[in-house]
Amino acid sequence: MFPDGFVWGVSTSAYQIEGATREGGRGVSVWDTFCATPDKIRNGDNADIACDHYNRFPEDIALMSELGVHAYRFSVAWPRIQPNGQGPANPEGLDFYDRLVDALCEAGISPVTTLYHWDTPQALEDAGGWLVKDTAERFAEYAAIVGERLADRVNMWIPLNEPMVETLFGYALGEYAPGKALLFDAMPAAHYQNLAHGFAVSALRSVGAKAVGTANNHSPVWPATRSEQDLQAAAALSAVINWMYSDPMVKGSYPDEVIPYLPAGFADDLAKIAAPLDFYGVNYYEPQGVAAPGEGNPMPFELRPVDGYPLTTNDSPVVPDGLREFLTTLKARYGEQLPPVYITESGCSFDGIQDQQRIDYHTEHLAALAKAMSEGVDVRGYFVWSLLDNFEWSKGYQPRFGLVHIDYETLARTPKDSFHWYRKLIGGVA
Ligand SMILES: O=C(O)[C@H](O)[C@@H](O)[C@H](O)[C@H](O)CO
Repeated sequence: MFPDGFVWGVSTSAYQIEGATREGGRGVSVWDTFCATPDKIRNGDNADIACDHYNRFPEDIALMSELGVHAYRFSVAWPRIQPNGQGPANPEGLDFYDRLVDALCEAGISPVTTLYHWDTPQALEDAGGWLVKDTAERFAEYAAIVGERLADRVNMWIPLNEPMVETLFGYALGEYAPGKALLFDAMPAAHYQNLAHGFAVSALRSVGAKAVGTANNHSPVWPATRSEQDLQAAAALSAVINWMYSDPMVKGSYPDEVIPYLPAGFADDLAKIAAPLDFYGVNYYEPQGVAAPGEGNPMPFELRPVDGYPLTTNDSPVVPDGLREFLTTLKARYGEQLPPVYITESGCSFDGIQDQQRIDYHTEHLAALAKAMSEGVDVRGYFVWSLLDNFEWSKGYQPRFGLVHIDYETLARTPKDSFHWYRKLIGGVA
């Protein structure tokens, strides 16, 4: 089903697995602050310990060796490198990722590095965070520091993970750190993250990065009916959750629907954002339902559930064909401008070590992926979210996305049935 050279990987992120939040000179991030704020995280959980990957990464690399993955996507914690988001690097922070990357290379696992997965240094957030251009400039410096140190061994770089989620949940709705509920006044955060992406692509190239791409989360948008109003709502929502990030990164322009909300002078930044990419990373989980806004709703759309599909324990509908639908839509929108694609994340939350539902999820999504490839979409790899159960942001530790079970009391790691299924698949015996 998949060509030779197809990359099989797993993904994680720093704040969700590392723990050791007060070790190694790490500074405070917006998520440390958010977790310490009452009623923000289910069960009052926090990631001070998480999977303690910071101290146990050799064990996790041994699990990845057993799994036989070709690549491991992890993120670097900005507050470990620059505790206040600017100035000289924290040597202990750089040393940690140096040791992690060396151990991956020794194990024959290709390092895929995300520079930012939502853990903004609190000091930068206090200065405006992604609502101000200065943060994009600080990000360029941070990218150069990390790139300088690791570019000789890291094969694929991803400046930002899912700027859409950071904008929507962090700045528009306030459900994620930094917890701002600005609705459409959050749009500058989208633009300045896009600009930070462009700056980082150039900074990484200047230190010899081998390949640079994205990890944008995308959802096909399904209107409740074919009425003109619902179709308009669908176009507006898709502009906000999909095209507002891919359009400027791939073709250097913004969809018309969002232009009224962008900061003055945004057009001057478009060429920097559209720095050429080596790959386009897609994080896919589920489609998004939508309808025209009801009476008194100022938004140009109203979110609707996608009914009629099995649900995960995270209340996500399982819709494998949504992946094929979105990839063929992406190809149709950008044609030859679309770089080779990687699925940089896809996964599901189910309980237990006997996790047949997770095996079914990935089996069906891979079938949909193969179909999209047979329809002409150039896909080069698939990264399972996630290697380990981990801290699922405002939902704490309840949702379990891992191929490996974590006992949060003892931190014991236990491969699930899906781990052994994936190992066989990669080994060509599934
Ligand atoms: O896609 C995301 O939201 C993030 O990249 C991950 O950090 C999540 O944990 C995962 O997707 C499960 O929801």
